[in-house]
Amino acid sequence: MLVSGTPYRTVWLQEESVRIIDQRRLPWSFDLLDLHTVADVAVAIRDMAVRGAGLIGATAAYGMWLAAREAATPDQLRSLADSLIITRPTAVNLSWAVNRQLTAIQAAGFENRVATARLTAETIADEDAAACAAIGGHGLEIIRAIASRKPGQVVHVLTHCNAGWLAFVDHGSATAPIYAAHAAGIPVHVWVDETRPRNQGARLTAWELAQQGVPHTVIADNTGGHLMQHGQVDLVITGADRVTRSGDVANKIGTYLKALAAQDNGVPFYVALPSSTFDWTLRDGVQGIPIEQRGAEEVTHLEGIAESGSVETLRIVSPGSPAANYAFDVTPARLVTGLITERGLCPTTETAICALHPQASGSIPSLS
Ligand SMILES: CSC[C@H]1O[C@H](OP(=O)(O)O)[C@H](O)[C@@H]1O
Repeated sequence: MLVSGTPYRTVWLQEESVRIIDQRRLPWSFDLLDLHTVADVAVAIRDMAVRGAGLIGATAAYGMWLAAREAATPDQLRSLADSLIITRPTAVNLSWAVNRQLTAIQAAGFENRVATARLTAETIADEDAAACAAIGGHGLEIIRAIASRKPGQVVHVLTHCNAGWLAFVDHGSATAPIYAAHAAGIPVHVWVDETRPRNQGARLTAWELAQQGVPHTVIADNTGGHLMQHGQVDLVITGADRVTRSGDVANKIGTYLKALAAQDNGVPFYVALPSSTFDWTLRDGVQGIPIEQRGAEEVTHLEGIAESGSVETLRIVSPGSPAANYAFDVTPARLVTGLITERGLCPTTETAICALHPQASGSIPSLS
């Protein structure tokens, strides 16, 4: 995607290190950060310098190239892999990417670990970008169909959090159909949920859409239901951090409430994901998907930029009041109109999902 006219991916190899865009600094400044060690990569994922399911998977894959260089034995490699996997528990792309690296290295032989890990990381990144581009093409057809029913009028899409190109290697999942529609000349406008507590919508999605010239409006998180009641939302598209084989969707906290409001108002609710976000071992997402809890300070404090240009952090919660910070929730499959993956569109039934994704076979869960 373009940043001030220059094409960027969100993670790449730079000589002996892994280079990322430091998302903790956006939109105030666009800074690149070099990660030299596996520990650097773990900190970048935990502190959300990189975030979003696809991107933390790809960054961990590059982290495994660093791990292959640091490890002298298979046990050390396994231990470094574990140090990456434990950084964030909900997005399954992280463990998927690390385990894919371990499998590839085991197959190639430990002595070939560095070259194998490098090739596998580049492959994972390329596949992530290609999957998101394909998601854009499939999702475009949904937007095109809505546009054809209201000729000459703007199609209003609501999205939550940031499932844009910053959350992947390129293109994004939820935003890919929007970018494709915009490029195809379909008039689109995006309602951007601010997405408390970390404000990924206000800070990242709005910045992204502005960079690409897509009309958008940032709204407080509780606004979506009102807009839907008044015919101001044609469809909702969100990303996902983990989707079960029966279509339950873990995504940023607040997604479930948007899905409830969408169903009550007859608004289509789509979830866009690459197939690396499926957890084929799970059916029941509410019971089975681990929900990350992060520090209370993300709720009690807000970061912003003062008129003077200095970035400042302010406390917004009364001192002495405890705060809880659940980072994700699970939207049951019954509330999701359909999934948009790189393989196409499908309804949220286990039969339809598994028919479209042959990799589901062989991972049948014995329980739940
Ligand atoms: C599809 S990845 C985007 C996804 O990631 C976000 O979480 P976080 O910013 O905490 O990594 C959120 O769930 C988005 O939908």
